[in-house]
Amino acid sequence: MPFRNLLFIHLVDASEKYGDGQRMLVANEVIEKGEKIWWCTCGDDDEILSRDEILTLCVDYPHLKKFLYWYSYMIADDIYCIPKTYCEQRNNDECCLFNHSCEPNCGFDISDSNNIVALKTIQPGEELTYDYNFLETEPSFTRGMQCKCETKSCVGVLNFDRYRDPEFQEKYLMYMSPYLQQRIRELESKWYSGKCFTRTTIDPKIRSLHALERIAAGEVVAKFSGPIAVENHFIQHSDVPTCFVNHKKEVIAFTALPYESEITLNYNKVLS
Ligand SMILES: C[S@@+](CC[C@H](N)C(=O)[O-])C[C@H]1O[C@@H](n2cnc3c(N)ncnc32)[C@H](O)[C@@H]1O
Repeated sequence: MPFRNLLFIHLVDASEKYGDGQRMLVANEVIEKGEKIWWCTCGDDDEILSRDEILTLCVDYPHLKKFLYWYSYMIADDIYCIPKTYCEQRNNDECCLFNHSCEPNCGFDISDSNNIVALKTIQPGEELTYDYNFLETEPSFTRGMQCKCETKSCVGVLNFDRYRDPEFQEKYLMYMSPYLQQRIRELESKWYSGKCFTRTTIDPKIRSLHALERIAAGEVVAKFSGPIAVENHFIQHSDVPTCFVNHKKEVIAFTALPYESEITLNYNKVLS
């Protein structure tokens, strides 16, 4: 299907709905279900950073924090894109301007994720939204956002764990980004709790697992599906580990683990 002439989509003030400085994209005429609405170019034109690099930028340049939190998006675990023009706090593609809704009318095109498509017929005056759960997982910089989508299905606070819900997967898998589709596939083989995130290490092929929020003593943080070996998961070895493995191959926290603590195992002492 051809692309919609972008004159038929308007960017309007949305401060009343979302707060100061907020805008939204609105359809100016009927957009049919399945129609391609937007071709995003940002992938080619973005800076690629890790979570830690973005957090460091926010500390070093506090005036950029809002921009980085609003417009960063995930393309893989611990890989975030931000517009190259971030120093000027300027976007280079208006696809960053879609707001989130828990009843979205747009999503990503499964055959080409650079396309944003209508997932239902959209009437003139309707806001164009997608569900940020199509793009982000738990370590999203938007995690904790109080949603103001005003729909019946609104989940309230966004935790970015909806991709784990089989009903959500069934309804929306085909509208999710390649990263989210990949994460869903990985839930089978490399499961870890939504209270954890992976971090890239000095060796880009190796990742480590950390607490995204406080984890209680005795909580399951991850699970092995195959042999319990360091190369089969993101959990690194330590002689003084924070976790142990039970007979169900679940990784359990020894004690309460604060935010950022590393999930580690002593592989010399685990059951195999
Ligand atoms: C990618 S920006 C979306 C465009 C933004 N409204 C603008 O004017 O540039 C994401 C930010 O928009 C706001 N936002 C988007 N959807 C929202 C929602 N459903 N409820 C509350 N705020 C929302 C939040 O501040 C969020 O961090």
